[in-house]
Amino acid sequence: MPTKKYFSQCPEFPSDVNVLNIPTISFSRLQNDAEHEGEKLYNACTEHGIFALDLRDSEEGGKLLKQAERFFDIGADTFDLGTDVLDKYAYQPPSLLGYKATGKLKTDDGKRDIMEMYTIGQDDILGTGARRENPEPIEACREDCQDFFRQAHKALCVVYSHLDKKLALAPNTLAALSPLDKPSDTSLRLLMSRPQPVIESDRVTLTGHTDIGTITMLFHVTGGLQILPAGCENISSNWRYIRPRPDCVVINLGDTLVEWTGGVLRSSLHRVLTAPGEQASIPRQSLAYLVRPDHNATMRRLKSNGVIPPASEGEEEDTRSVDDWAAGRVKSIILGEVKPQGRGGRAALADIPYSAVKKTAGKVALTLTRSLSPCTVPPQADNFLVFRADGDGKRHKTLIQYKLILGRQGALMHVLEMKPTARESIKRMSPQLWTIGSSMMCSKVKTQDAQPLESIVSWHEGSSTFHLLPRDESVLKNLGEGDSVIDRIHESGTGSGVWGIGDEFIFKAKGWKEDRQLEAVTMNFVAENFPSVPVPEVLYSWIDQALDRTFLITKRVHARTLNNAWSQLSPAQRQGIANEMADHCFTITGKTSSKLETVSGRGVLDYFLMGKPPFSNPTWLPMILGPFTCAELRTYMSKISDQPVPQFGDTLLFYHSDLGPTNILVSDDGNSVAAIIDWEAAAYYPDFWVATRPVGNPAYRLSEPTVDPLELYGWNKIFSAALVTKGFSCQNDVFQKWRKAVTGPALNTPRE
Ligand SMILES: O=C(O)CCC(=O)C(=O)O
Ligand SMILES: [Fe+2]
Repeated sequence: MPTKKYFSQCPEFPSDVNVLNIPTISFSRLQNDAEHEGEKLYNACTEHGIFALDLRDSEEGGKLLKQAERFFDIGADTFDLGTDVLDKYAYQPPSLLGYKATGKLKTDDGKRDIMEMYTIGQDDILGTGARRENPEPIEACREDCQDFFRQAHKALCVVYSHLDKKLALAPNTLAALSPLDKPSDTSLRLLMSRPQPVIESDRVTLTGHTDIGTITMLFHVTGGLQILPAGCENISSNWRYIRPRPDCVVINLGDTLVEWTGGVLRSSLHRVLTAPGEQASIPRQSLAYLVRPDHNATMRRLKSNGVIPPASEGEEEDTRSVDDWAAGRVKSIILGEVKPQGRGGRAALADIPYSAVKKTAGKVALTLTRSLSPCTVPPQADNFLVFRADGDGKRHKTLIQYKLILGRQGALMHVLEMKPTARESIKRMSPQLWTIGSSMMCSKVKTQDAQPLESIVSWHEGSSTFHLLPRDESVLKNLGEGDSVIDRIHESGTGSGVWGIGDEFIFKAKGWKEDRQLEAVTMNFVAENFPSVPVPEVLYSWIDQALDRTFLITKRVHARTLNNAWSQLSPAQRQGIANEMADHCFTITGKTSSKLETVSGRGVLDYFLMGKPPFSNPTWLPMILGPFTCAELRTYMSKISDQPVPQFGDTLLFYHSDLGPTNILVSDDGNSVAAIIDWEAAAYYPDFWVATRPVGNPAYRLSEPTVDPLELYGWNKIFSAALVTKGFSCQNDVFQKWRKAVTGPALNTPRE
């Protein structure tokens, strides 16, 4: 973006449009090799793929700005020649060199572009390729053109050297891939979009795209450039303007750099809209220096010392020449085969900083900035748990569930976490006040005091009364951040959290989606139909639409989990619990259905009966299966595995299906089941599943440190045996063979 002089000729960029503040990197500091600036540059390249390079305080930077200004004038003179003259220099696709009139390119909204372009080839100007004939205003300034290419290249070499360092590449790697003295498709593009007779502020003048080459320098004065921030869905409301700033140039990384770095660096999806506000009434000019690599370069990943992940096993290296690759990309863009999207980088879909990522024999090792130890995960298995320090880094160790999204070439693209995490859903704001998700709060008052009118539910505890109330910002105003740790009694990864507010009620937060069963409805169904089955009483439950999660308040059962009690129970007591649990299972299978479904007719949550879920279903929002008739379930199960499906009858049985030792509470004397909790997966399941599911399933494993390591599967064994004694068939061998051969990702449909 040129100097202030050019900005003074243009109406102000409006203050009421959505802008994205991209990082600003100081060119002079980069020139002085400032370590911190290099770090900022690298972060901008991995997280955004776009940044502003501030050219002030640098002699070289100042020169470049002046030359760019010169090209705004050359551009104005060139486009003033008019279409008739310029069409003589028309571009010959797929090359973009020469003149492109408006309307030649489709825009995202199905209309046509309104951007004139004149693209000058570096080979033409520097003599590394055939000379071309250009319109007079350009021909008259060949020397200026040469100066510009040289100066721009020189400036980018400063950027390249910092990137070489950060990517652990040999010195001069990136500069040598785009040298000035070798032929390439590098070009300087003059762009012009004239004010429209009828101004449509949301008209796309240049369609959304990522640049194909390595790096682009973009000078603009008038607004209109927009980017889709990393991780955002490509819908109109998500796009953000980049505000042009004097003395700065926008640097945009292209897809070649993404490929070369195996997705470590990012390219940003950008487009141009009618200039905002009053700026729409003047012609919009911009200048893009688009760097492409030397024709001899290939798309092979660059060899770095640990930063760029090598292609994973079985993954084919792209060894095409840069030209073949670019031609292929242009073709697929024309054919509409690629969805325009930003690519690579550690796009912050949720802001999970990680400081290092390394791929070793089939695993991804990454160090999350706030994690307590590095973790290693298989690149395909997307969900994993990691210990992380909470808040101040000391107080609390928490287990967070992450999901890795790997790119086409196996590079790490995103690390996701539910946002805000379920474990932050409830916060103590003061000893008398809690916020519950985005819409509710809970207050504790003295019973004799006046009761709030808007109380949704309330309960007494000693001389106090607790009220669940709609959230009221005026009460929360000066209370600060709140504390989600203090009352939390359990969390299962990122996916859910459980808090005790007061002594008698438990609050549970859990991820939710439209098609999900509400656990409260299932629990009420059990309480109504099977009074002998101990299920905690539901006080209240709601869906927090803004956060996509559910809240459930239940009466607290004061008892230990079977997991905690296990080592103090005698073998006879353990057997007694297994028998009683088998009895309860037998009781609830009294309710049946002809379908695999929940009690409300929705799909069921059982990871072990379905194909590997797609990336879009992390564990905190798992994929649901069905509803399926028995025949559909059989078809589905035989589609996702080539091994025989276990036998099952046409009547499906109501079953809890998650009866691990942390979901069973035992009485203080150890002789009976005090409560069965966590009913979210309870639904109608095939009969073989009742006794088969507990065998060897890790969710049924004991985890108390005091449990003898040889006995970790003790509960699995006695519980499945007790179910077999009750008459349920166990088909573990058939099931395990079927399960091992399951493929994915699976569609939730029996047909394909
Ligand atoms: O004119 C602009 O601001 C953007 C131009 C651009 O993205 C391009 O030429 O690739
Ligand atoms: Fe572009």
